[in-house]
Amino acid sequence: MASKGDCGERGTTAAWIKKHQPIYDRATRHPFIRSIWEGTVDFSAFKRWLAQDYIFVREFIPFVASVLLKACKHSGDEADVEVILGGLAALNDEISWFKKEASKWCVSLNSTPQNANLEYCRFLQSLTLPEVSYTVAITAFWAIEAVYQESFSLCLESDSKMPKELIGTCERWGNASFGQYCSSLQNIADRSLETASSVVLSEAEKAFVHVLENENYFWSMSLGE
Ligand SMILES: Cc1ncc(CN)c(N)n1
Repeated sequence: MASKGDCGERGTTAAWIKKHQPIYDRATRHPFIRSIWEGTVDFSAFKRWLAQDYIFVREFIPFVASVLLKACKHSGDEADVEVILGGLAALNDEISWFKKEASKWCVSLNSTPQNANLEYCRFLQSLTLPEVSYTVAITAFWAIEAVYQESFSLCLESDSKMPKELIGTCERWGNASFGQYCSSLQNIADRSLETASSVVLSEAEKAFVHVLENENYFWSMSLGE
C-alpha cells in the first residue's frame, strides 16, 4: 500500500506533510479507509459515515463560501478565485449525490451529529470569521480536500479489493480531476504561504494539523469508536 505523503514535491505544504507525517498518515490511511481498500468494510460503518458526512458537507458550504469571499478580497488572482468558485459549485452536485446515496442505502440524512463531527463543524465555523486570514483559510481548505482525495484514491488503486458497492463513493473523491483540483488548491495555498508573516505561518500550520486530527477522529467516529 503506497503512502503518497510527498505529493506536491516542493513548497511549505509539502514540508508540513513531511514534518507531520505520522498524523498525516493516520488521516489518509485510517483503518476505516484501509477496510474499504482491503474489502472488509463494515457497511454499517459506511452508512454511519454517509449520514455524518452529509451533516459535515452542509457546514462545509458556508466555510468554502467564506474562503471564496476572502479570495475575492485578498488573493488578487482571478484564476485562484475561479478554482475556489468551482469547488463551491461542485458542492451542489455533492449534496445531490449524498441524497441519492442515502436513499440507496436507506440512510436518514436527519441523524444527530456525533461529537467528532460537532467538533469539526465548530472548527470550520471558527475559520469563517473575518479575522481568520485568507492564508489560514485556504490552507485548511486544501488540507480538508486533500485528505479525502488521498484516502479515496488509495481505494481505487489496482491492488484494492474495494467492494463494488462503494465505487461511486471512491471515485467521487479519488478521481483524477478531483486530484487536479486538490493540486490547484495546494499551489494556491503555497503561494499565499510564501509571503505570509511568521505569525500567519504558525496559525496556518496549526490549522493544517487540526484538520488532520479532526479527519482522524471523523473516520474513527465512522467506525463507531
Ligand atoms: C470530513 C470530511 N472531510 C473532507 C471532505 C471533502 N470535502 C468531506 N466531505 N468530509
